[in-house]
Amino acid sequence: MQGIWTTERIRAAEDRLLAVTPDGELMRRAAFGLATHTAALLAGRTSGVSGRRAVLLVGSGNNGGDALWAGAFLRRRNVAVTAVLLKPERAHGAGLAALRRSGGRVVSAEDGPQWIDRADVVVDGIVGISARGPLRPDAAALVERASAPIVAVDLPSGVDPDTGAVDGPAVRAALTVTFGALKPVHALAPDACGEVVLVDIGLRPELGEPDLVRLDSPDVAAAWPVPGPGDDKYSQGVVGIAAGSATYPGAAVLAAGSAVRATSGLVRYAGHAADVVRSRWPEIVATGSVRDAGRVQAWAVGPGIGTGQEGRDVLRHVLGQGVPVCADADATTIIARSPEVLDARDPGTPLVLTPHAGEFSRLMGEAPGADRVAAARDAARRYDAVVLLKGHCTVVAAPDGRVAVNTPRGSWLATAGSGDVLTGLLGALLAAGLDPWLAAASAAHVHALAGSLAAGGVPTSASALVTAIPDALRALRS
Ligand SMILES: NC(=O)C1=CN([C@@H]2O[C@H](COP(=O)(O)OP(=O)(O)OC[C@H]3O[C@@H](n4cnc5c(N)ncnc54)[C@H](O)[C@@H]3O)[C@@H](O)[C@H]2O)[C@@H](O)CC1
Ligand SMILES: Nc1ncnc2c1ncn2[C@@H]1O[C@H](COP(=O)(O)OP(=O)(O)O)[C@@H](O)[C@H]1O
Ligand SMILES: [K+]
Repeated sequence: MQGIWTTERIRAAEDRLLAVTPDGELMRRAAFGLATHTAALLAGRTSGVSGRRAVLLVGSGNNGGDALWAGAFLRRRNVAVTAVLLKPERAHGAGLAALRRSGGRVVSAEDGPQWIDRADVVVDGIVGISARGPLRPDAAALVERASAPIVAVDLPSGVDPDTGAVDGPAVRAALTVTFGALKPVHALAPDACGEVVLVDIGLRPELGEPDLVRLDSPDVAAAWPVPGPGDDKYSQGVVGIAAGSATYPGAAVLAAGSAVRATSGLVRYAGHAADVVRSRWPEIVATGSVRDAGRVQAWAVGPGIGTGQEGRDVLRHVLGQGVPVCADADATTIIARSPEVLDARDPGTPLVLTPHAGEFSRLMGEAPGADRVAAARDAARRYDAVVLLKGHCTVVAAPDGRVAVNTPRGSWLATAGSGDVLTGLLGALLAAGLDPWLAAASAAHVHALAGSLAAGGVPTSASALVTAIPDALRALRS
């Protein structure tokens, strides 16, 4: 599990570490790592380091200091280094002196473009964790000019460090070299960060518990249910799928099929698409109504059930069964419009809500906004439920404050029916008895992995996603 810390926590930890570390030592550790990874990028992209040209975009804070020190280290490998100072009077003094001693060139922002045009790599030391707002126009113009790959120092400038939000011009890096710990931007703005590498500067002992986490494949593999010798189809957890309709059977077929592929427990289906579901998935026990579905250990409810009286009755019924419920799609809309359906929920039974941005707006009366982590946390508290907020990055918040972020592998999951597949995965994990927050984060992880395997670089479909679930689980377990 990877920990992620907000900039407030990072700053506090850095202050504690700085107090017991010789002056300038942390910055030199950071800069040495930055130089090493920048050289590796140069070697990879230009098949060499010596004689290559690096341009440093240097802002007024310590982020610029890191860039200047890294420039001095790159000079040792005979890289031609030019620092473009955005605020010459406020550039980091020791870093500037080190670069000058090493034989680096220092130019003003006005002279920057001619050097940027000939660069093999551009290092973005404009702003780091103290950034506020988008890039200012002078910095934006220089960044815009760069056609060489950009290495972001700590984080891509112009992107909000704590939310990953971009509200104007920002750096789009090929590589981000960060120091001490991952910050939210690294999980929430993958397209702006490019590849992310973490340089150890000795901060970990000062950090404490992370604010957010990101599950690694081994975490998800460890959580995913595996039947033991004593298991049978019931003991692994039976999931009930209440989805689809006679007119729209697709959601039912996708959610139920996804549950079949997720675990080896029994899957029940209840709804108007029973015939279609049975013919597509003969292993499913399908009935017409949730009332005669039989016992389950969790319900996944919502996709395609409609938002009228019948949908409300289905939702109220499953919420009253005393088992965990994953409420998706139409079920989230019903809850938003008729919150009294939640009165049917037995106190203490886990509920997972899986809204996309539009459904979230209905549930909360406002859009998630720039701070999607805070938004998901608020919703989790308000509904006393795990909230999985869909989007390019998926945020999973528990009422107790835990938050997991799933960073996507491309955007191929943005396809019709993809959410129904996620619902099936989540329902199966809830039935198997996983903690609901872990179930939601694990389902999102496997969903994204299946999406990238199904797509393989070209458009895919929700059906292909269901087919790819075993490949994703195999990849996890290998
Ligand atoms: N504190 C430490 O011990 C360490 C800090 N490190 C580096 O220090 C950075 C943080 O340094 P600072 O706190 O000095 O601050 P930053 O370098 O992040 O930036 C602060 C400066 O940028 C300006 N600024 C803010 N928003 C801007 C915007 N949108 N456009 C242009 N300029 C903007 C501010 O006026 C301020 O002068 C980290 O990101 C990391 O790169 C590393 O050297 C590791 C050690
Ligand atoms: N741009 C994107 N990049 C990555 N994943 C995305 C993107 N857009 C949507 N997704 C994911 O695809 C799924 C879409 O679900 P949903 O909105 O419920 O669609 P549907 O109702 O068609 O099934 C969610 O898991 C969401 O996180
Ligand atoms: K930066």
